[in-house]
Amino acid sequence: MEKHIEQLTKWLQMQVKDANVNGLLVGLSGGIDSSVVAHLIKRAFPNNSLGVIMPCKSHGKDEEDAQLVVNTSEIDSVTIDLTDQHDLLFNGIKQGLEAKEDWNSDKERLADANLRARLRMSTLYTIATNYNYLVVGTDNAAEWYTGYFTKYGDGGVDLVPLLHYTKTEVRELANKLGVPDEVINKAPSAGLWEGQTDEEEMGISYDTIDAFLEGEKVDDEAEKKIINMHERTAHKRALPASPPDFHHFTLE
Ligand SMILES: Nc1ncnc2c1ncn2[C@@H]1O[C@H](COP(=O)(O)OP(=O)(O)OC[C@H]2O[C@@H]([n+]3cccc(C(=O)O)c3)[C@H](O)[C@@H]2O)[C@@H](O)[C@H]1O
Ligand SMILES: Nc1ncnc2c1ncn2[C@@H]1O[C@H](COP(=O)(O)OP(=O)(O)OP(=O)(O)O)[C@@H](O)[C@H]1O
Ligand SMILES: [Mg+2]
Repeated sequence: MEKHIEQLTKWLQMQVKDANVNGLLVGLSGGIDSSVVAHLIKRAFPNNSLGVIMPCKSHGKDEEDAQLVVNTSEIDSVTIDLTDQHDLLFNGIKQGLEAKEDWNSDKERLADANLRARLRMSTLYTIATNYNYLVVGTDNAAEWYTGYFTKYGDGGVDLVPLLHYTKTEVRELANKLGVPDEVINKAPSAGLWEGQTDEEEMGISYDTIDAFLEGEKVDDEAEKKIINMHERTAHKRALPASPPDFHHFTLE
């Protein structure tokens, strides 16, 4: 993993040089993926990297863990609480749709959660503009393959350094980089609602997804589920669909 850390650091430096920007920033949640990214970008840019902690009705423990990672990585950081902004925007949207009797309360929790991820994305890009930095994403191979992220939310980023690393490998990277054990060992969570854990929501474990991605045999039901998640979320990994040029093409 030492070699991978070296290569990833070099790759991050190349991206910044090619984009002609000054450095990198990441949203710091107190989870393992963003902790690994924070350690990596700090290595790549000791004086031009930033961790952004964005509580949004979050558990206090997450912010504590994020702060712990600021200490271990020694990355520069800023905290921006998005709770009030989320309340205002979400309730405004809800009231607007309730007024035309179109509010779908079955979708309320998901809509609320995805808005949190997209407010974080908007915040990161506003800060990126300020410093002339790129926004670094934290998706690992399992999340990317299954599409377990919010489109244009935590999926709305400039670079995805962990794309080829399974969750198991992310843990190995975390160990080598000096991410605190407490962060490495806690249950992965999107933190989008009280008590949410990735594995419970997906109904499948990261170990199983990792095994599938490594080409190992997993049980038929798990395999079907993973392939189904992958296919249903293809649109998240692609550019927006556009029509053929109707100056030259006709649909039959
Ligand atoms: N076929 C298609 N072609 C083009 N676009 C399509 C589409 N189907 C849906 N869409 C669009 O995509 C939207 C649905 O996608 P999206 O908005 O992402 O929403 P969705 O996939 O329903 O929800 C996001 C999931 O990611 C999880 N998540 C989010 C954030 C962080 C983490 C984490 O691990 O930390 C996990 C979250 O818990 C939830 O399960 C639809 O509203 C529609 O606009
Ligand atoms: N409270 C938060 N403050 C800042 N960024 C956040 C916050 N919550 C989520 N994010 C961003 O959204 C990303 C996606 O969350 P995700 O849960 O997949 O990663 P993680 O929390 O780093 O690791 P884990 O999957 O183990 O929980 C985070 O890595 C982080 O960049
Ligand atoms: Mg998390």
